[in-house]
Amino acid sequence: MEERLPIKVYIITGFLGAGKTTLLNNLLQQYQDRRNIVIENEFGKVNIDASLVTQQTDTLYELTSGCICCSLDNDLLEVLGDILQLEQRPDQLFIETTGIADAGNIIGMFQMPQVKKHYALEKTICVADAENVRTRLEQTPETGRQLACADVVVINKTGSLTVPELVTLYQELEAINPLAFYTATENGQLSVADLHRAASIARPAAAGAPLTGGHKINSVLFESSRPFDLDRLLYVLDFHFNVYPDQLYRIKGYVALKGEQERFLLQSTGRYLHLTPAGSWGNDAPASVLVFIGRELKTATIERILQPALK
Ligand SMILES: Nc1nc2c(ncn2[C@@H]2O[C@H](COP(=O)(O)OP(=O)(O)OP(=O)(O)O)[C@@H](O)[C@H]2O)c(=O)[nH]1
Repeated sequence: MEERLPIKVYIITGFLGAGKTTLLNNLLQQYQDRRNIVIENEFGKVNIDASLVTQQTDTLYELTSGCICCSLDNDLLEVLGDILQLEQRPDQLFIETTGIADAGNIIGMFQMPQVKKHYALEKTICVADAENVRTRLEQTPETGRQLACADVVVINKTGSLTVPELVTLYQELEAINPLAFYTATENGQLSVADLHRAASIARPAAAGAPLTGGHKINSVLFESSRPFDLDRLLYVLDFHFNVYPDQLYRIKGYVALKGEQERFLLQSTGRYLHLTPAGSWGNDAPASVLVFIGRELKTATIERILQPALK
């Protein structure tokens, strides 16, 4: 009888907007010779990330009903069971957590005997945004937990850092997790060779007590069929990111712009706002869908901020 090897699991964590999906796409690109499955866990009702996984995967599961670190034995366990029923067993499973997930809880799940029988946790990768990881460490307990649980810490968005700045940041992060393998990247370009240079040391117990009481972060979904005026949209988003840097962490989604036939992908991680063409609307009527993630965000406030930018 054919021996069934456990499915190799890679958990990708890191705070909101650090570059997890970008890194995932790079890894999938390098693993084209394997059968890969992806689980995308998005914070908020709409899974924008699933549409951003541009590389080939055999199956992509979207979990949008909550953060899987908080609802462990529900959604994730169910999907892990479903994967085992697939006709073709995958070689590898990549789990991209939400930006606020407590990685320790998810790692713990792969230590359960019934899960371990079929799945082998290979590596937990934490993507740290070089530009704002210090601020996030001060603002949120989740960031520290994610770093502490990682086998591999990828310091991403290093393009604007000088070498001494990078070395200082590396030393600060190493103090949080001295056992991880560290590498610096731009655009999440982690090589598979580097990934496997790291020893698997993920031990949630070593990372302190799990987070309890849920996350203090929430998401607000904004939808409108009225197109945005581009200049006004950029102005209001830029203005509010500068006014509320401690409250607003991440914006992403697709927007309809006045005078434009195609849809645009809007992404912001605090300091930069990117707007990139994202193809035609196909059969869908143009409509903007934006997810805002931050601390104690209110739907009414987001609507008030965006209304002046709608045409
Ligand atoms: N300047 C710069 N931008 C980057 C880099 N890596 C990723 N980005 C951009 O940062 C934004 C967020 O990247 P994602 O890969 O979606 O980040 P994420 O961690 O998956 O985001 P969430 O799923 O929302 O938590 C996108 O606009 C990326 O194009 C980098 O190294 N440098």
